Amino acid sequence: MKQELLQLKNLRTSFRIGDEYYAAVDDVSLTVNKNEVLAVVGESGCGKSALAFSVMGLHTRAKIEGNILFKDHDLAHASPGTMNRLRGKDLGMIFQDPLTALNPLMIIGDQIGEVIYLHNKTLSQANRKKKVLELLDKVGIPRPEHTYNQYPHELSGGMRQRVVIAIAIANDPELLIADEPTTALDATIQSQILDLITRLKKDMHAGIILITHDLGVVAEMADRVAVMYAGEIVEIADVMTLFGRPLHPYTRSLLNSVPNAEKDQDELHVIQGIVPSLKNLPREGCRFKDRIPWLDESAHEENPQMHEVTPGHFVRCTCYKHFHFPKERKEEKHHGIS
Ligand SMILES: Nc1ncnc2c1ncn2[C@@H]1O[C@H](COP(=O)(O)OP(=O)(O)OP(=O)(O)O)[C@@H](O)[C@H]1O
Repeated sequence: MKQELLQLKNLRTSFRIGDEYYAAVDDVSLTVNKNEVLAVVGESGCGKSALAFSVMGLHTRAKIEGNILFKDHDLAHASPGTMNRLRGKDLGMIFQDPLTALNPLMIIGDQIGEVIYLHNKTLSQANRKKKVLELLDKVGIPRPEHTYNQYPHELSGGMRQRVVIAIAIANDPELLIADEPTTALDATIQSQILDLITRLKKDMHAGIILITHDLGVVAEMADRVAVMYAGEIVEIADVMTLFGRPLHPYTRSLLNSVPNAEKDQDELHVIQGIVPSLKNLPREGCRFKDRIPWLDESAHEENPQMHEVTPGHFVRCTCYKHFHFPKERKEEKHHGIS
């Protein structure tokens, strides 16, 4: 049975540029269940990190609207004190770049120990050290006693990321956010770190939000996938459905499938353009419209909604109906539809 852990309701995170606020995360609603990995995918600049930082309460100057419901709290409106209590305890985060996530002047043992101490001041120093060594062992550090006394610069990138993971899981968080956890690592180390996160998911029964632009990682690790474009979720489904039957033209282009638009079946091979800058994001109608200019205006909804196509599979805007898989197209021809 699915147990809801986190619920985002109409989340809008806006940054001030000049005199105005611009939403980087716009009206996002989704849930994360216990024991599941929800992958959030999308091109650079689509708002993935802004979403993660909103949940963690790490934006200092952004305007946050809507609700981020976690346990008995609404993190969108929680006080700094509440967020400090939750972060590092119930909420853990693995950052993109392990070097900047660690304090260069502190030995590894003290950095992990500090996080444990902040949320458990009664634990004796000896027991705290024991716990740090156990954590280092758990994340696959070969000589925990030795690494305990090392500084971050003395470790390889993969080892540093293991330390960052040890910090994130030190207090058994219920929700773990991994923001591009392997981007800064080379390929072999990447797969080791992903294996580690998968193992932790099984051990900890936590809910995990995995932010990535790597669809191979998504296929390997995610239970469900949310696809973001220009601040909005454009499609959400379980991983098998999303890979087997992607519907939104953006998802399909990400997956590099070869959809057939009714008018010009070649153009979606390469989606033209890039995600617009925050200030220049389209705010009305289908935000993906400009990147499929050959599709008639009438294909889009004026005010695009999320449609539940099959249970749990949601897609934004009706424009998805104009793209067909080759097999469907053949069948449609057969039935005289197209
Ligand atoms: N503090 C900020 N002030 C102003 N604009 C910001 C701020 N943080 C992010 N943005 C803008 O918000 C948009 C979304 O950024 P975000 O970092 O969430 O994207 P992303 O999908 O995580 O990209 P990447 O994969 O490159 O990390 C971008 O246009 C970015 O420039």
